[in-house]
Amino acid sequence: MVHLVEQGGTHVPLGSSPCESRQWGGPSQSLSDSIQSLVGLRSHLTSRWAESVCNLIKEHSSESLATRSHYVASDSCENGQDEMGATISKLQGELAALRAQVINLNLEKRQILHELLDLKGNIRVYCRIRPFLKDEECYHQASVVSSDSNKLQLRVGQNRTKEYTFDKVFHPGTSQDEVFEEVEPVIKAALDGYNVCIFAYGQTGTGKTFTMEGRPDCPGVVPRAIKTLFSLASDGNQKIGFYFSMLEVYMGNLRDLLNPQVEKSSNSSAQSLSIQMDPMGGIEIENLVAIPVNDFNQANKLYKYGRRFRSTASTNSNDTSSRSHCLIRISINCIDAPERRRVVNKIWMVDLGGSERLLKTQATGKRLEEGKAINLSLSALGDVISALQEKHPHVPYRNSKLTQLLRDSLGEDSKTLMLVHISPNEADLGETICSLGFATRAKQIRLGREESSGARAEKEAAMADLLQKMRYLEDKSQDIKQSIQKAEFVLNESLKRDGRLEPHLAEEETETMIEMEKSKIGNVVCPSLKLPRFMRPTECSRQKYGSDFFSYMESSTKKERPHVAKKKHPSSVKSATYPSKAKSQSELSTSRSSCLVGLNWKSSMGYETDYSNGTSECEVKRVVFPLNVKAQRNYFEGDLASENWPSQKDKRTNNYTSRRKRVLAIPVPGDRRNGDPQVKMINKMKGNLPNFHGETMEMSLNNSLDVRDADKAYEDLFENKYSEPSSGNVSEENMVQLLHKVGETKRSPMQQRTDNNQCSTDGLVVKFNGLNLTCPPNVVENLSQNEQFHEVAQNLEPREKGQIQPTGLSHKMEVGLVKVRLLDRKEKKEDLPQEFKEAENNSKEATCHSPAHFDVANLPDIGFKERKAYPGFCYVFGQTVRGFWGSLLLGLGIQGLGFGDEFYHGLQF
Ligand SMILES: Nc1ncnc2c1ncn2[C@@H]1O[C@H](COP(=O)(O)OP(=O)(O)OP(=O)(O)O)[C@@H](O)[C@H]1O
Repeated sequence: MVHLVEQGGTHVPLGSSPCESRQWGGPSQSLSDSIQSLVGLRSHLTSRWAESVCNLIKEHSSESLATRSHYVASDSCENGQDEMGATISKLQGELAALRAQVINLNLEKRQILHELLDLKGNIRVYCRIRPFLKDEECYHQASVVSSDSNKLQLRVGQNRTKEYTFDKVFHPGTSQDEVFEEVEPVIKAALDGYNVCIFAYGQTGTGKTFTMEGRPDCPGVVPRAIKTLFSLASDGNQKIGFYFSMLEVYMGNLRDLLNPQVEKSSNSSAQSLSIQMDPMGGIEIENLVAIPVNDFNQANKLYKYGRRFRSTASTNSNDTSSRSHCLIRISINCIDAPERRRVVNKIWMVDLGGSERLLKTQATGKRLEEGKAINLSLSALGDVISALQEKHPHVPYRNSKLTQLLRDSLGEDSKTLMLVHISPNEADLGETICSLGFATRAKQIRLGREESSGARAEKEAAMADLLQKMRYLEDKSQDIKQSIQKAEFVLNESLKRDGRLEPHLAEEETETMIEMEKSKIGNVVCPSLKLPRFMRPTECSRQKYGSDFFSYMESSTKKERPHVAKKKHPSSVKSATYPSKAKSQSELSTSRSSCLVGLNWKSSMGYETDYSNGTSECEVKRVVFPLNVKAQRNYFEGDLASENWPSQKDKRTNNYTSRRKRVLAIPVPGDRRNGDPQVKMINKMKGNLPNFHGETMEMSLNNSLDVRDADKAYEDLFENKYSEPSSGNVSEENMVQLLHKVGETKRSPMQQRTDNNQCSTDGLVVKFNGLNLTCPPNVVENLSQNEQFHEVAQNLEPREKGQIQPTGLSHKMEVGLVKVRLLDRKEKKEDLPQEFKEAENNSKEATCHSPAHFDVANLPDIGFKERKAYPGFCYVFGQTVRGFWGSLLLGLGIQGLGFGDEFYHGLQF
């Protein structure tokens, strides 16, 4: 019996085994042939026949289905593409609508925020009460201050209290989070283009620095504000450029904390910061370093860097009292947001110096002067705020540098927040009343009159309403953002499916876009470049002072170097090399051509080489040596004021080591002389000193350092190239301090601190051409590997004994000194005085421990004795001069007696 299955109009015989079916009817064989074969094999029908034919039919049907679908697909290809295109356009439309919604919501939020800030007032005054500190004598005493959310009672007598009202009162237990919650709205206002000023005001020791700076475990307003700025900026669609600057007003002078050595120029007018005002009333600070920052980490690192150079000292009231006003400026530049108040605006965050009653603090000398300067400028600030609030026609901005600086950020069109700090201590009652009086004056003046309780309640209700609206808008905006994310995902998938966006290309494209955006932000012209012409340096000043940051920026954008007149100061130009991480094989040169130190400064360094050679103010060169070349350069090459040190010129870097320049080369530590037993000993002392490869930095000095060394230091420091001093490695901080010191001619933060005898410094004092260089111990140890460094060692001396505290660093400092001197005298070891031998033995013992655990307390004090035994360079020079002088007199006398030159020379040599 034949079973025929009707399939596509053909009768199909069933039968045959699978292998047979494969044999007959491969994919290429037509169905009819297969059927004929099967029918022809009817006689061989087996029980498996039906199964085989079923298989064949299945195979055929799937094949035909695929073919059919292929044809169908190709037929409808065009239609499908159209459909996909329509879907994509629909998705794109939806996405655009969602984005528009977010923009609208942002505008609404902004509006509400402004209303809120208006209700709160342009000047907001908060009061923070410091808790009792554990080490305070009055720790267990009752506080004289009590508070609720915006009122504060001060116990001024047995049964007398005084009441103050502020926008907010933070009780002693308030956390940094809670404080920042109240600060946050003004940060948001800054993103909307308002100039913002946040002050921490109060008596010394009441917690201003704690509020602004905080501690690592509880960061203060500044780091939080920076973080908020970046997170808000990343939420928006605009491209915003941020520039970070930090300065202090110390005794009425401005000091750039990101470029602290500039002030030390002898020609201070050349590099000092000067306040300029444009016709629109905008304030800019000429020569102030402004570093573009792209994220929180960069800004925070800069902040940490700048903090180190603040002038602080120990006073009766505070162990780490700020002796200046510290100002952090973040300039915000947004070119594509017309709804912003300004294209360029700024936030000032100011940690004011503590007001102090000089009679009470019993400050004398420098501390007294600092206290007076702080009080004067605080009072000037108070006058300005009063005048502004009373709408006086004349506002006395010019009475202090502080108010001149903040001029454009204190007016009506800006937001000001004052955090007044007070102490709970009864002993500080007088100062507390003064501080509260200052704050209340500002606040009452703003209001014009005391608010009635009804009006206040009304205002609070309105504010609560606005806050609720704001929260609703925030939630809505979050929802829409999520929808946007989903829509973007679907759109991308559709684009990929449609072949318009390949998956891997999609990612690359996104990355490229991000890079492009970043570069756009990086290229945003610095706010300062928008200065009117009259504020920019003249050609004459450029020639006189070298290129400044404006010209640098211009030149870097135009890809050309500014013309700079070459000035020569052969007697005062000095250079230093220090190890650096970068491994470029080319000579890189930087110069004091900019005060705007870009994070991407490397890219602009290439065309500064010649200029660096020509500039006279200060030069910084980064020279890259291959290791073998560096090994030859392991020397200390210096040219003291009147003594010519043997100069080693590197042939490969001839253009860098100018003969005219005197070079202080801090040798690259490492394994170059590991074979030397002395070095082995020193290396043991040093522990795991990092081996610096790559480049060294030559720093030509003419009274000041290049701003780039701050930049370089910044880069090195923040790349965590070096470990902390406690680990015994060369710390970047120390290196920076050394560099900082090299250019120092006047006061330095370190010196300020050491003015107070309670503080000590770390490192050695190197007398160098009249400069006192503080050389960190590790650096000294590294220097001691140098063949010629032993000569310098004679000019090293510890600080007076009273100033050296028994800290690890101080100990190491002495160890370094001992080592250096021992190296110096190695050949004549047997001639060493007994205490030297003892010192060496002790030092050797010390090398067994890690540098952080040196116990060198037993080292003999070899301070000034050895200097007698091993005279210093000046002494040698003096002896030489005397010798020459004697010879000259002798020669003259001999000539007078009628002998010739030959006789004279014969006597001399
Ligand atoms: N809210 C607080 N909680 C805990 N400790 C605090 C608080 N406020 C201040 N302190 C501590 O009080 C001490 C003095 O604070 P801080 O140095 O911030 O005062 P200051 O007002 O900045 O002083 P100065 O004006 O002299 O610089 C610090 O040890 C600080 O940690």
